[in-house]
Amino acid sequence: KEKAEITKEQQAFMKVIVDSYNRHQIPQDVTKKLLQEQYSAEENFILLTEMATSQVQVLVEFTKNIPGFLSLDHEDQIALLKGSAVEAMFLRSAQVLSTKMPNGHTEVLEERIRNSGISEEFMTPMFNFYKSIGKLHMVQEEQALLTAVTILTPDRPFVKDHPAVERLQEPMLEVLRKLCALHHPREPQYFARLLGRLTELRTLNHYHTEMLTSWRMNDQKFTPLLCEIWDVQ
Ligand SMILES: O=C(NC1CCCCC1)[C@H]([C@@H]1CCCCO1)n1c(-c2ccc(Cl)cc2)nc2cc(F)c(Cl)cc21
Repeated sequence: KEKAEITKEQQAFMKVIVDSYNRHQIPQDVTKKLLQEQYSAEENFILLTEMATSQVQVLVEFTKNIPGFLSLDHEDQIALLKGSAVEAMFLRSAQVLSTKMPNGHTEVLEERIRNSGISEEFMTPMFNFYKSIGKLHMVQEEQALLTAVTILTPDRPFVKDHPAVERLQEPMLEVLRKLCALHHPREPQYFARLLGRLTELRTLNHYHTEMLTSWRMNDQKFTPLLCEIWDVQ
């Protein structure tokens, strides 16, 4: 009989991560702004770079609160952040889009993003991912833990001490597995489907540089932080 119930220490561990995740919510003003009007490709690009820049800063704070992260080798800490920032951005974007909104708002939001300046060819993979995240109806704890699991992916480029990262990711996966069983009792495969989304997320990594450089506008400007995190300029 697998240990189904969440232990006291796992509950404390999860609370640290979920509280930190909730403290670091991106201001929902990106949805408010997008629902107001259809911006031009230039304005949308600026909105994206502003949101993405603040999200990276938020991601660093969130990551520092992951138990054990700060005791990793410092260069590995950077490699994990650099390797997961784009995925965390798409994951966060997907979670924002799958948030319950008043009737019709999600459709308007989707329309605004489809017309935001992104090249047509990237719409399908991006919205397929957004749809597949939406269908999971993740609870907040699952969202927070999935983000932490994404950051603690041992096989990012330039990570030297894989086992040390695995040792941090494993307890995270164990709690996530129990959470899935708890919140989705009638879907025994839910945990596996959730992890499958991380594979889909990696494919978006490949597209993101082209998505940015092919934005329907000339000479896109990036903040120094985004030049660091995104392979642009
Ligand atoms: O600002 C965005 N996302 C932030 C990033 C930090 C975390 C919070 C959400 C972008 C912008 C908004 C202006 C139009 C273009 O998309 N965005 C993307 C997206 C991200 C990467 C690329 Cl390359 C293209 C589009 N998908 C989104 C889905 C959504 F539901 C919402 Cl609200 C916004 C979304």
